[in-house]
Amino acid sequence: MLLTNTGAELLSVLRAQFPAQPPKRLGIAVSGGGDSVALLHLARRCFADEDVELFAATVDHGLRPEAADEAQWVKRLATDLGIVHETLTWRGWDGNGNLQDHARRARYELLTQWAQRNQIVTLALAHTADDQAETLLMRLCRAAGVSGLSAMPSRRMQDGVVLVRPLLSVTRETLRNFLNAEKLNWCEDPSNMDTRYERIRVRKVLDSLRPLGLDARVLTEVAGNMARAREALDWYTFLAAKDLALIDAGDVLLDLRGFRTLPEEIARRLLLHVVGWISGDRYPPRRAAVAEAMAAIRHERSAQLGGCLILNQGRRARICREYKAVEDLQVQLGELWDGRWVLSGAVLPEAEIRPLGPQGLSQCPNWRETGRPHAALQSTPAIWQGESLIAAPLAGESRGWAARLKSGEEDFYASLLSH
Ligand SMILES: Nc1ncnc2c1ncn2[C@@H]1O[C@H](COP(=O)(O)OP(=O)(O)OP(=O)(O)O)[C@@H](O)[C@H]1O
Repeated sequence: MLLTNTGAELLSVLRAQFPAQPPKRLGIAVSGGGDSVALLHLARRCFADEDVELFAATVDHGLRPEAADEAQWVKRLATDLGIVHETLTWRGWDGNGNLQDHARRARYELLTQWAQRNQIVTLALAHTADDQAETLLMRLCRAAGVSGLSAMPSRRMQDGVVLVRPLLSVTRETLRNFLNAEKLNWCEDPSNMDTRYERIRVRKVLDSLRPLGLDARVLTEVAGNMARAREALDWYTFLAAKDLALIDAGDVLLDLRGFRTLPEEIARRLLLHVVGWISGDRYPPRRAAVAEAMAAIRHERSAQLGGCLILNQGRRARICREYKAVEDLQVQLGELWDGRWVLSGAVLPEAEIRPLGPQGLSQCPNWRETGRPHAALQSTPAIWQGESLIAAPLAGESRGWAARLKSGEEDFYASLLSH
């Protein structure tokens, strides 16, 4: 339901997004723009009579000359409202890659670290129905599938902090009406007019689509429908995983006959999950690469995908880490290797964890007894002292050492349902 106006209605929408027992310490991410300034005022009124302490933070990315003044402005506003405020500065741009993407990631990192430092378990962001609609249109431009077109969640965890978006059903216009009616100020970000940004161009297109009836409300509903469809697909992918996948020393074994009878979309999702679980990569491989790997599996060929190898083993495919992807990975004893392996054994001076590789494997005479192929064993963790191999616990040379997965095997299945 979208609201047309009035602070009272907005307050009840906001309150409904929190449990009867709201968090005792609630963080609010305030950029200084209309949406998050409205959230700050609304949150203060909403929890005025409850045992909730509010905190606010602004990230100054140092990318616009006005940014520092805006952060100062938010600090004054928060202080006037009796809310503790902190400005978090980011100066990490090295000129490489996509600036917007880097800035966004840095912002989330700074905000969650700030929350953790202040024992804030819940952090509110002021995304609106318009953000939802714009995101959906931008994803359409990239030919996204069901997951890409799904609504952004109203809550999710990041680094131990619950991020909530309590205004996702409210339009930007409603929030502006509220601010104007209450004579409340905010900072107008000049980049909101800059058509070099895709989001701003999409915003303009949305204005011209409105006469067709395609507005933020309708697009938010579509995004909600997609989120429900994604949930159903995740569930059937989970069932397929339970049925067809086994974990073997960190590799995944897929029953190929069953895999080939799966609907294409479920099979694709299962494969992406396997690869993501092994590689730890949050971003899926390119669509074309996935299609190639799917075709290889169908035609009983081996393939490579997203830092993993897909080895055809007759009735089964074994999916394991690709040696090339971990070749240069070295960590100290006691540290996590490849984001997933914990090795335990004797304390040794100047020893480190590196992949076993072809040289190490040639020093493991019993490797065949593991039942695992040469290519899979090369990418397993081993203990090295300089060029001397001390132990290779997954290749039949444990020598007092053990290797286990940080999250355990059950995580492979459980994480399919944890969107
Ligand atoms: N500089 C900032 N400082 C503090 N909070 C911010 C800042 N920029 C954005 N936010 C918070 O994030 C919300 C969404 O803003 P915006 O859409 O620009 O962020 P985003 O991170 O790009 O969103 P998404 O998660 O959809 O990519 C804002 O309403 C505000 O709560």
